[in-house]
Amino acid sequence: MEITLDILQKVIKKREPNSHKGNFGRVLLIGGNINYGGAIIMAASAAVHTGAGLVTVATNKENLSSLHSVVPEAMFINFFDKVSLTTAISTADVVVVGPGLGADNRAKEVLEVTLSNISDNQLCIIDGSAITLISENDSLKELIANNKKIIFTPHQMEWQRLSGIPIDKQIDDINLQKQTSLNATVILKKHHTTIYHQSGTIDNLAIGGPFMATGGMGDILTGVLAAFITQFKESSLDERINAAVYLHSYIAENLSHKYYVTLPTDIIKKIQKTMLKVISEQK
Ligand SMILES: NC(=O)C1=CN([C@@H]2O[C@H](COP(=O)(O)OP(=O)(O)OC[C@H]3O[C@@H](n4cnc5c(N)ncnc54)[C@H](OP(=O)(O)O)[C@@H]3O)[C@@H](O)[C@H]2O)[C@@H](O)CC1
Ligand SMILES: Nc1ncnc2c1ncn2[C@@H]1O[C@H](COP(=O)(O)OP(=O)(O)O)[C@@H](O)[C@H]1O
Ligand SMILES: [Mg+2]
Repeated sequence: MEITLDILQKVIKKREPNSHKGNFGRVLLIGGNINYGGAIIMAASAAVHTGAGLVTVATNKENLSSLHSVVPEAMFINFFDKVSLTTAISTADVVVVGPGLGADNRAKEVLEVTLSNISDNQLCIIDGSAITLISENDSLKELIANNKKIIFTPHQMEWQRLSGIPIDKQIDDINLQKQTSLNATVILKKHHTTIYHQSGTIDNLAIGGPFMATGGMGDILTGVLAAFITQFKESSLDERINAAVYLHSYIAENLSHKYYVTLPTDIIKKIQKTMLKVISEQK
């Protein structure tokens, strides 16, 4: 089904007066090597601006000062420190892994530690380099084979790598077969993104456009997704995913009336206001 604006009204809820940060979720984001620090910083910033209660970033320590100058709300751990990483994983409500992680051997090790320590009931969003690494290593695929709460967020080339389906053959019937065998949700990002939910439902996004084609645009989606998933538990997981995917492109589309390109960081700046507007229109 096509996702429509009313999904935001349905999912985004006014906060209870006596709630605290613990009610809005612990999000752990793992990624950002020395070349791609921006990816994990933007993802973390998006999660914070979308309302995640506690955000921790596991990244290369080279990224620490930049992280704190952009988003001091986020906590830091060195992703090569296995003890800190496994402890952080055990206390997270949602784990995001992959934005800017890179695909070298050390990145693979970080991913191995991550996937080995995610419990089968823990929700994990797998993006970017982590998708590429999993595509290349069956041993990594096996680590998540029993987890029913995996969300992959590939662009079309990443989906080609993971599924073996060439981009020009990526139609619903074929994608669905592969997604079912992965036993995961697949958010196939493209012009008019398609979401193959783990529940079996397929949903489509009819908004967004080429003004979104800037590096980092998918990275921020992971943060928005994580924050929706940890916060709005009155809605089903499918609804929370749809709302996050919709909000990301909805803000971009609104910005596109004024700007030629819509930068990921510009979208982040609009998230809080847009969510408040949704709440203020509720009866
Ligand atoms: N600021 C930062 O730190 C940033 C860090 N980033 C991080 O970098 C890591 C690598 O991610 P990546 O997406 O940049 O590279 P990769 O996985 O090799 O895919 C690109 C290849 O696929 C092809 N392609 C075909 N269809 C496509 C489609 N629909 N959408 C996109 N590509 C498509 C494409 O074709 P071409 O452009 O050559 O025509 C090219 O051959 C990852 O961890 C990510 O998080 C980025 O987010 C950028 C900002
Ligand atoms: N032409 C387009 N139409 C609609 N959405 C687009 C278009 N180009 C890019 N996007 C959106 O931008 C994001 C790009 O994700 P991704 O390729 O993972 O970016 P990055 O890894 O650089 O952060 C996706 O959400 C995708 O749907
Ligand atoms: Mg990406």
